[in-house]
Amino acid sequence: MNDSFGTRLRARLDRFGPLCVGIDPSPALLDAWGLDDSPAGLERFSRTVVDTVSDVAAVVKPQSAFFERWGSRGIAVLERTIADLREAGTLVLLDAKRGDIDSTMAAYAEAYLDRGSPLAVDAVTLSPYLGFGSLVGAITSAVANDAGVFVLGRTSNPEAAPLQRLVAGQVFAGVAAANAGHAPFGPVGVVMGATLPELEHSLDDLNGPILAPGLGAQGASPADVARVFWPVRHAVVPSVSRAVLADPKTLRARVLDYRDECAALLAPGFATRT
Ligand SMILES: O=c1ccn([C@@H]2O[C@H](COP(=O)(O)O)[C@@H](O)[C@H]2O)c(=O)[nH]1
Repeated sequence: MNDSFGTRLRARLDRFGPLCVGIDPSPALLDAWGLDDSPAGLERFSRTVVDTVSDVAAVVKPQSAFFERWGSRGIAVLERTIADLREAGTLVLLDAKRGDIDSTMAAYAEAYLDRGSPLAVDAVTLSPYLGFGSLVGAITSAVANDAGVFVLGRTSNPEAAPLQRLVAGQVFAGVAAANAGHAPFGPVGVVMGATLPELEHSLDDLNGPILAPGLGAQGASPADVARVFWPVRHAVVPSVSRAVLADPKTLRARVLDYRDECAALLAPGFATRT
């Protein structure tokens, strides 16, 4: 029997520290790296990130949009990047933010969560905008495949607040129900921006991991993450992309700096800098 996603995530967080590193090969970053904005450029960028951070980040998060913009050739690079990450042994969280009616969600689940799919990952981000119930089939599929999902709760972008404040309570209740009885984490995480000024809901009963994007380029610091998520700090996975991806020469050092600073605040028992 395979370990559940929650068990694998806990083990990675304990061994490698709490950081998630994004693979966001935007045109601006490809240019900064001296790479062509092309599938070959995407591949070189992604492979460098995999080789540089897989042994110092708990989770690596490819942003699907930057691969999709190249159509089938970009998806082929995404497939190979996922295979490289799996081979490197890191956890792969695909940021695709999918959400649809149940029959279409079944196809998304097959694409990202079914072990046999070429795009199968450890976890995928999902949008609850069609109702938390629309995600139940994907959560069932995640459990069947020892995978996980991260549902958008309160995202890092400021314009999300007026809409998400109306429904975030429903999302957290759905996540807590789906995770009940699982240990050490259930299969359902939430996305909560590191940029949030404060927690508006108690997350004590969530029993799932919290992905916190927004470090660096969006203005949040490790200290902000510790302040906002203090009651649930053991479950927080801060995520950073542009602030570490600016230059391949400084990538590893920047990841280690973020990781060690986050670990010192969120997981003081973690032995930093290897
Ligand atoms: O609430 C959210 C959810 C996802 N994201 C994604 O994370 C990265 C952030 O990149 P940075 O360069 O670290 O700002 C990007 O892929 C977003 O699509 C998010 O920012 N906020």
